[in-house]
Amino acid sequence: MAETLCPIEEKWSGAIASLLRPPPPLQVQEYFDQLLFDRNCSRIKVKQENDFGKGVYADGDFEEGELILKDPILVGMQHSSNKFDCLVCSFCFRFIGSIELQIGRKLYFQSIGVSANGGCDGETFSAVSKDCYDAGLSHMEEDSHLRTHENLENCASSSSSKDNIPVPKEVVDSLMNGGLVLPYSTEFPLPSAISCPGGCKEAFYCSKSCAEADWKLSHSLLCTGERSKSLSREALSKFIQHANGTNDIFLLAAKAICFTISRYRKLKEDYLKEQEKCPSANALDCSDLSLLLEAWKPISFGHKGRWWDCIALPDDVDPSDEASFRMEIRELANTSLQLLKAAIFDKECEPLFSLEIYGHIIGMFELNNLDLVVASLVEDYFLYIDDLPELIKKEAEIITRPILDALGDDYSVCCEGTAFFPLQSCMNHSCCPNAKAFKREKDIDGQATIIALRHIGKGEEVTISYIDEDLTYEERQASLVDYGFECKCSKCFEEQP
Ligand SMILES: C[S@@+](CC[C@H](N)C(=O)[O-])C[C@H]1O[C@@H](n2cnc3c(N)ncnc32)[C@H](O)[C@@H]1O
Repeated sequence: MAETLCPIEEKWSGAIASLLRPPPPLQVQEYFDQLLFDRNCSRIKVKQENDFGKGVYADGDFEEGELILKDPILVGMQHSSNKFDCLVCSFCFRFIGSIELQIGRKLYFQSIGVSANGGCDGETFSAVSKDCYDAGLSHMEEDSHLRTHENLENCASSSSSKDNIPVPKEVVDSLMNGGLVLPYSTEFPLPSAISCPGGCKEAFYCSKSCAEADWKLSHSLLCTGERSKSLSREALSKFIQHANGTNDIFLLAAKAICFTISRYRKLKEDYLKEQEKCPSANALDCSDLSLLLEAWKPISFGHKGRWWDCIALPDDVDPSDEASFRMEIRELANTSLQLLKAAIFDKECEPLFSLEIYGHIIGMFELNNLDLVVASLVEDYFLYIDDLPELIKKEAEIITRPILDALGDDYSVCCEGTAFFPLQSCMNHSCCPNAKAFKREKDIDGQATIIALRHIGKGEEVTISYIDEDLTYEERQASLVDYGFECKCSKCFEEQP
């Protein structure tokens, strides 16, 4: 595909090539050995043993059902449309607030025509009045009660979803402001929602430590609140609006860039402090580029490709239009990048603002395609009520049944998003996998959890299936186009025509 170079690409071609060069095998080994050590994963190894790059291998035996690894997120986000369904910590993605608040927000958004998985009846999250969104959370602020009520007056008058039986506005109001406590909801205690330290009303946390970690890692640059460290909050809002209106994967790419900038600034600060303490010591190579490469390291290990080259052609695009489709995708990424640049540009990290790097970051998410899922506590709550002994259940259902009817089929929507998990992203695919990503009841945050599907012996590669492995050979290969490869697992080898 013919591509014109942007000025940053011309100026920084060497630095960009260094950032995108696959790290040397020894560095890969050292990084993953350290990561596994930090995560207490003594029975697995990351090795580069077969034709398709890195893979995860058992370094001990695992039995069926045993936990193989838990993998915290490197960068992750809840889908914008899912924010209407679940209130979760913006850093670890566990449910926060209370069962009543979770349900109240959902009913409230339903009442203004915003529903699960569908955004706001054709509009996007950002298009919904900010005041309306605040209404779901503002009861947590000291002076909020009145505002909540006013917002509801203003916003909760639209019609509810067709099939659901709405509850009165006062019920929604009291669920959100703590006035109504549902039976047995104390069996499902949730951490209180902590506001963003930057003052935006979009990020909430389960703890101060999550708020601080997110702030340090990326949110300080992506916060739209008054203490934001972005260059322009207005430009940032435009970037976010564009991402919500087109593809929210741009928000994740922005997180990856901010994560790298924040790490770069910290490394530089430490380096300058060291220099001040000991000016005569001849430091190692600490040019801006070497610091940038170090800051980028955790992202450098991810399997990558340019987004517009690796994205599968959608079914509704005619193959003869492929070139113009890919050009359009590239243009879309460029528009997003220019908006992001206006909001958070950092001269010392300029190569990160090239389209080449932006395209590879988005491509990394596309090729690894790792879902972030946290099971719904609201679903657990209603299942608990359903399992109560008959008499007690009847009594509880006097209150819970109308609420369940109002929620309708959407009552059990999980927290859904996209994330990059450093270890899970090293796991290769097999159509007869020996492990799967599976959340147990106790796995209540966004970490990836990998469980053995059968006995796995020491030395065996641990594989998961990226697709439904029960499909036919042809269907499986077609599904794997989305991941950019033709499967060479033993099952495909046997079944290929
Ligand atoms: C999520 S990554 C897995 C880790 C990867 N091997 C690495 O080096 O980072 C997915 C990529 O690994 C390769 N891969 C994984 N499973 C494969 C398989 N069964 N057959 C062929 N290639 C596979 C493909 O290149 C795919 O795009």
